[in-house]
Amino acid sequence: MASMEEDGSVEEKDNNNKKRTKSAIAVAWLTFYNIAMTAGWLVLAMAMMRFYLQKATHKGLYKSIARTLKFFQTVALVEVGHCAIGIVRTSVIVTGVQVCSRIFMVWFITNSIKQIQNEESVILFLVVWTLTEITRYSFYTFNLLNHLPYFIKWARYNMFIIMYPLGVAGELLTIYAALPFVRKTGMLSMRLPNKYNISFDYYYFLIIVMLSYIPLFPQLFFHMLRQRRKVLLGEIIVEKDE
Ligand SMILES: CCCCCCCCCCCCC[C@@H](O)CC(=O)SCCNC(=O)CCNC(=O)[C@H](O)C(C)(C)COP(=O)(O)OP(=O)(O)OC[C@H]1O[C@@H](n2cnc3c(N)ncnc32)[C@H](O)[C@@H]1OP(=O)(O)O
Repeated sequence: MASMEEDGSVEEKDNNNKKRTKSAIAVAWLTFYNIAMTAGWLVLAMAMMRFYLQKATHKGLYKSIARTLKFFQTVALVEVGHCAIGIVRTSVIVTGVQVCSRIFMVWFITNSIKQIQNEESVILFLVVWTLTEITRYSFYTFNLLNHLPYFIKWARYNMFIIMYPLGVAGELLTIYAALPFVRKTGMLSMRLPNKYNISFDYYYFLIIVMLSYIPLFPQLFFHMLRQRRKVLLGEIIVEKDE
């Protein structure tokens, strides 16, 4: 009996140690990840400011930062993994929609359709994303280090009230500007007849993407409002199981 208890406590200790080791590794990884992402978006912010100060125009700005933007925005896919393995307490679906819509904007709209890269709406969502991500990743970093300045916490849970609608406006206006080029070129579309017997029209797909903002964006926005109430106002929010 005593030995079983002993065995049990050894096993329990071992499990606790494993949990501690796992969470220490998770914390170390997240700290590294968030510092790297803050740095990445700061580099983007500086590159955009330098471009604008030197050239006094937004024309050519997207092209000058495209590689860095594609890299850091694509790396954010890792965040869906963080949620899936449970090292951050966020919904896979909410994070997935947020990250995938951004990746779609970068790769399948702005990067693929050169004619729209100089639209003001591109600059709008770029500036909004950059300010948001610098705040968000520095919030996570300082939070993990247990040294979170109040103004960063305040900015994280207030800025989105303005930034989300502005970002969405930039994204939707950019997709809208892309429509005539997509229709004219038939890019990324498959017309019948073809050997796969499949038809796909990217033009109509983009219209569906634009319409999908109507049900999806409010979910993200209200999720952030709930987070805001929880963190800034200390409300206890009972989370529904996914
Ligand atoms: C294929 C075609 C696809 C087409 C799809 C079309 C869909 C269209 C709808 C989508 C519209 C999106 C528009 C958007 O792109 C526009 C903009 O972004 S504009 C700029 C404004 N944006 C924002 O403010 C972004 C806000 N979003 C986010 O913050 C996140 O992405 C979100 C997942 C929405 C919310 O984050 P989260 O739930 O994580 O909230 P918290 O920050 O409060 O964190 C919760 C807990 O998790 C911990 N956490 C999360 N991540 C980390 C991390 N990296 N490191 C450490 N810890 C992390 C966090 O600390 C919290 O922990 P705890 O509760 O324990 O304190």
